[in-house]
Amino acid sequence: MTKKLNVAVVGATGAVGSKMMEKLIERKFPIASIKFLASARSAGKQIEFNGENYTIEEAKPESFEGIDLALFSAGGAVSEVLAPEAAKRGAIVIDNTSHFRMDPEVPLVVPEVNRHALKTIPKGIIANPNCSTIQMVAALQPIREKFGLTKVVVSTYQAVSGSGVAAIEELREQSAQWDAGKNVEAKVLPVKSDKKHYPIARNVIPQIDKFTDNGFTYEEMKMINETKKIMEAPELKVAATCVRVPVVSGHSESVYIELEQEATVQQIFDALTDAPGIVLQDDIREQLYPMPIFAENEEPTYVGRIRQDLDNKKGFHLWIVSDNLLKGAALNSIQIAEAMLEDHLL
Ligand SMILES: NC(=O)C1=CN([C@@H]2O[C@H](COP(=O)(O)OP(=O)(O)OC[C@H]3O[C@@H](n4cnc5c(N)ncnc54)[C@H](OP(=O)(O)O)[C@@H]3O)[C@@H](O)[C@H]2O)C=CC1
Ligand SMILES: N[C@@H](CC(=O)OP(=O)(O)O)C(=O)O
Repeated sequence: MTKKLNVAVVGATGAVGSKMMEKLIERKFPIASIKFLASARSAGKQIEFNGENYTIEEAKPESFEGIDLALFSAGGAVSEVLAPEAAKRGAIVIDNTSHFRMDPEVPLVVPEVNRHALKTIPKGIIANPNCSTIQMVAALQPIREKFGLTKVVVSTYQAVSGSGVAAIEELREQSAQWDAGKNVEAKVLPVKSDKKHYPIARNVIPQIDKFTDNGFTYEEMKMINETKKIMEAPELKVAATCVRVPVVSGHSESVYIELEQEATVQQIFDALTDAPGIVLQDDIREQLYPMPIFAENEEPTYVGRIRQDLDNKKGFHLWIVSDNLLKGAALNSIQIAEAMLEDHLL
């Protein structure tokens, strides 16, 4: 019989937290008890889970007494303080924020790619990778296993839900303001704490997260560094340009890769057919290719528009789409916990 766990969801009122709850129910995760934690602002409010009402509690160190599994998605500052407190009390933490991802003592896991990394968890904390990175490495791994991989150049088209409930609301409000001929107000994107904001309705914004000193944004650097860590390939060449688009959910990516060996388009198709978590949607005669409108609320990562580069036989172009709040966040976290249960690590 599968062991049942005492679970805490931290950030339960957020965009990722609410998907976490949906997936725990849908996937029949073995739960002995569950509690929902958020900020003091939400403490005392009711939240429904699987037909029952629960009272949201403020997340504090003592909230984690007796917890086996703590699923964190309440921002890096909360994880920095409370994830070690949860781990100290014996919980396994799966953290959705970027705070611990590059810590060499914290595994950064996409189960289809590096499940083996779950065998060593020195700090009791596992990091869930960046949303755009998860879907990209999940799609590239089956190709890499057959033909090797030397270079990745990605441009993203990221949905507003990646920036939380406030950004989803902002897109809705701005769209209504446009339709009503009113002034469009921008308060959240590209980065809430920055002094300058731009509308996302009827726009695309080539900035996700703040800029680093090298001219790339933190989101772009996360894609570069996390891809190398998950694939255990420090020598892999990776470049990224991350762009916000007016889509509610579903990140899309145009990806150019270079392989170690020559391959044909048919061989790339074959590598992706039946790959775990991947659905090939590629038939240009039928205008079949992945789009976020069809990926929203779906678990797979969709791949299409596969083409051989016109100048390089080892070069291929792909279009990759997945629901950023599912495979990019909540689903991958729960798949990590499921893998640990299967391997008797939890
Ligand atoms: N792996 C990935 O790719 C992704 C990771 N994330 C990570 O998850 C985090 C949450 O994202 P998202 O759900 O989109 O954000 P939202 O803004 O939608 O939700 C934030 C959540 O954090 C809670 N929270 C905020 N401050 C505190 C606090 N001091 N103590 C406890 N809880 C707090 C909020 O509670 P309240 O309602 O009470 O304010 C809310 O539940 C992000 O910061 C990001 O780090 C997000 C998307 C994808
Ligand atoms: N930055 C991503 C979502 C996110 O929170 O990513 P991260 O967990 O890497 O900060 C987006 O806006 O689409």
